[in-house]
Amino acid sequence: MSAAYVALEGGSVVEARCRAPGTSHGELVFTTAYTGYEESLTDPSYEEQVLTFSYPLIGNYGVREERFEDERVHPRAVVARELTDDVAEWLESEGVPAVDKLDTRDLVGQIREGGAMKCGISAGPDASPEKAKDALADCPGMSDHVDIGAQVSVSGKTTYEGGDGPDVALVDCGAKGSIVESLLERDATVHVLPYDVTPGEVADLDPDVLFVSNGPGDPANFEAAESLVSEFVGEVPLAGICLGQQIVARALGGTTEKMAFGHRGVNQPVRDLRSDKVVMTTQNHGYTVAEPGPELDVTQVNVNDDTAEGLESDDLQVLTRQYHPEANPGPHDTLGFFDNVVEMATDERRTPVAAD
Ligand SMILES: NC(=O)CC[C@H](N)C(=O)O
Repeated sequence: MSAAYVALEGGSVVEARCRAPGTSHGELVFTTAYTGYEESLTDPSYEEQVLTFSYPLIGNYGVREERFEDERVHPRAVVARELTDDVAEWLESEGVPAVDKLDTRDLVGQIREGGAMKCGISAGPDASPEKAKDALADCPGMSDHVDIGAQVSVSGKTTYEGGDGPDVALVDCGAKGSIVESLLERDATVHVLPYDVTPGEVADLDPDVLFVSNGPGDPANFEAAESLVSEFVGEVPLAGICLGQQIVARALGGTTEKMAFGHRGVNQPVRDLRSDKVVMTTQNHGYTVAEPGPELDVTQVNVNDDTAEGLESDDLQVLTRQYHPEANPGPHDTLGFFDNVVEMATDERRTPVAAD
C-alpha cells in the first residue's frame, strides 16, 4: 500500500499509510466516538473538516447505507489508527482521501494543545510531503467558508407527510436524516427548507414550529437563517439543534465563539440545571454560545467545561440543544427533546402566523 502525508499548521509533516488516495485539506478535528462512524462520516456538520478518530479501530461492523445521515461523505479526509477495508473502499469510492497507521494519540494531543488546526493531506502512489504542505497552504479558515450552507442544504422545499402531529418548518443548514426521522416518528409533517428560505415562504406554510437544523461552519455565516428567526420569534415556537441553537441565540441578541478544539464524541456529560440530573450526549461542534442574550435561559450545561448545552424561553416558546438528541447509534438519553418540541408546537397559546 502507498504512502500518505499529513501536513500540520506549525510546520510538521506526519507520515501515514494511504487507505484512499487523493489530495485534500481542511480543519483537523477529532472525535472520541468509538461507534457511529457511518453516521459521523455522513454528517453534513463535518463539511470542510478532516476527521480524526481517536478510537483506534474504525470499521469493525461494516458499512451499511441505512445508517447514513446523508447521501454522501462530508469530511474532506479521514484519519485513523486503523481503518478496515470496508471503510477504506467506501471512502475511496466517494473520492475522500483516508490515511491510517499513524500515531493518532499524538495527533489528538497536538489538537488538544494547539486547538483545531488546518491540515493538508497527500495520499497515494504520487504522494509527497510537499504536496501535503501545498494543500495546507491553500486551506481556508473555517470562518472563510461564508456560504457553506449552500454546500449542504436542499435546493428546494421537500415535504414529508406525517400523521396528526404538528407542521414543522425545518431550516436545512445541513440537517442530519435522523432529525427528520425523529420528528416523523412523532407524527409531525416535516417541510425541509433551504438554508436561505425567506420569511414569506415560511409564513405561507403557517408552521407550528420553526426548527433550525445542525450544520457545518461558523454560525456567523448563516445570516439568512438568523434574520428568519428574528422575524418569527414570539410568533411561532422555535427549536434548534447544535448550529440551530447557535443561530437562535445570535438572532435573540446572543453571541457565539470558537472553542479551542470543540466537543466531538458520544459520551459528553450534560447537567440539567432544574432537575440536577446528568445525561450522556453525542456532540459534534467547534463553536459555542458565549452569551445567550437577554431573553433566553441557559437550562443545561456541559459538566466538563460549563458551556451552554440547552437554551429555553417559556414566554417566547424557544427550546434548543447544543448536543444531538437524535444521534445514532446513541446514547438516546435525550430523545425526549423531540417530545418537548412537539408539545411546544401544539401549545394552545400560539397565535397562528396567518392570523397576524
Ligand atoms: N453539529 C453542528 O451543528 C455543528 C455546529 C457548528 N458548525 C459548530 O461546529 O459548532
